[in-house]
Amino acid sequence: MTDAIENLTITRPDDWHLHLRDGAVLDSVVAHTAQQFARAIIMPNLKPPVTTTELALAYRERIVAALARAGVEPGRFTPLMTLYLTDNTSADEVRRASESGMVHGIKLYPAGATTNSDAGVTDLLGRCATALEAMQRSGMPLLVHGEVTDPDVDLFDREAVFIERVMQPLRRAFPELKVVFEHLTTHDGVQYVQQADGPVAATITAHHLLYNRNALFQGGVRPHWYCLPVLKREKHRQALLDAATSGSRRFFLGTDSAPHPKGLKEHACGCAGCYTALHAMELYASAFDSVDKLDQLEAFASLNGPAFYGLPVNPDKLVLQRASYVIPEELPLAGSTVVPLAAGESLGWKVVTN
Ligand SMILES: NC(=O)N[C@@H](CC(=O)O)C(=O)O
Ligand SMILES: [Zn+2]
Ligand SMILES: [Zn+2]
Repeated sequence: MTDAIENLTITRPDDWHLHLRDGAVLDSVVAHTAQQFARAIIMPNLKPPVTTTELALAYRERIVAALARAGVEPGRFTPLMTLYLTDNTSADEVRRASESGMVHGIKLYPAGATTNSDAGVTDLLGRCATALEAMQRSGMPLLVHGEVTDPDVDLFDREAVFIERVMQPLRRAFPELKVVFEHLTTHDGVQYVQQADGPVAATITAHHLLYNRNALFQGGVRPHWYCLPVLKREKHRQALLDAATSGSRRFFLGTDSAPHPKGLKEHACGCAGCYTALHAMELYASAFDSVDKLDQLEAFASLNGPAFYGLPVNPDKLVLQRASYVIPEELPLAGSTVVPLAAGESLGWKVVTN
């Protein structure tokens, strides 16, 4: 609901794709997400990866303890856990995950595609058919990092080629499997998700809605804009913004906020990942406002995700205000620092009550 478009009150949103990390880093970042979001899908790409329900439940306990240390009141934020799919994930493990009530998805990382993906899948249909069958049967969603890793495929084409080589055969073999195409970045991906038969949805990050690949090279190499899948051309950004603001229930919010220490981003071989947990809703509101679609923000941020995952909508609200918000230059991260996306820049929206 817009009130002279100066204030925007929406159902409290959820983040359907988030990296919280572990140990001391977890302590530094968890409160940022809890300030804006009621729930988040917690990515399992730790070292070692979260491959079993037992590991996921133990990780959940560490997140709950970190929330308490950060002063977040109990019940205010719920972590929705995921497992990391491997070549060896069994049907029994899928059943345990499903019966736990705490695990809400199983994540496909093609081996070598992104940060901490070395233990990922080498051949999805060849090695994971039993697990996929069990997931389809129990309604457990497959969350997909949708890029091929073939070094002969151009970095900017890896999502489009993934659709042909992996997504289409996967969905022919398992048409009722729930699939979330995570951090969608291309026009091709948008078309695929819009037209697919069956239970297919996608998350979209704030950075892919706001920036095209020029941001990576503005005045020099800008490592804090580097993430995977990498930012694409302007026509892809526009397709994503059209999809996110279209009212289609297949697209929902997933920040992919992924903290890396400043020194590992500003590095000869810098890590992939943008930190947006601090200012996620300010970034998304700015993106929606840029095309005069603030009226669609609530569906994207707060309604479509719960509908896909079969969870209730949050009972409380979040209020945003049209006001200048300057993004901090850096934030503490476990004895180091993290540089938030677009550090030092100002945005036109600010979260006021949470
Ligand atoms: N998006 C990224 O660039 N990085 C993520 C991994 C991922 O989501 O692919 C990370 O864990 O750092
Ligand atoms: Zn990913
Ligand atoms: Zn991610």
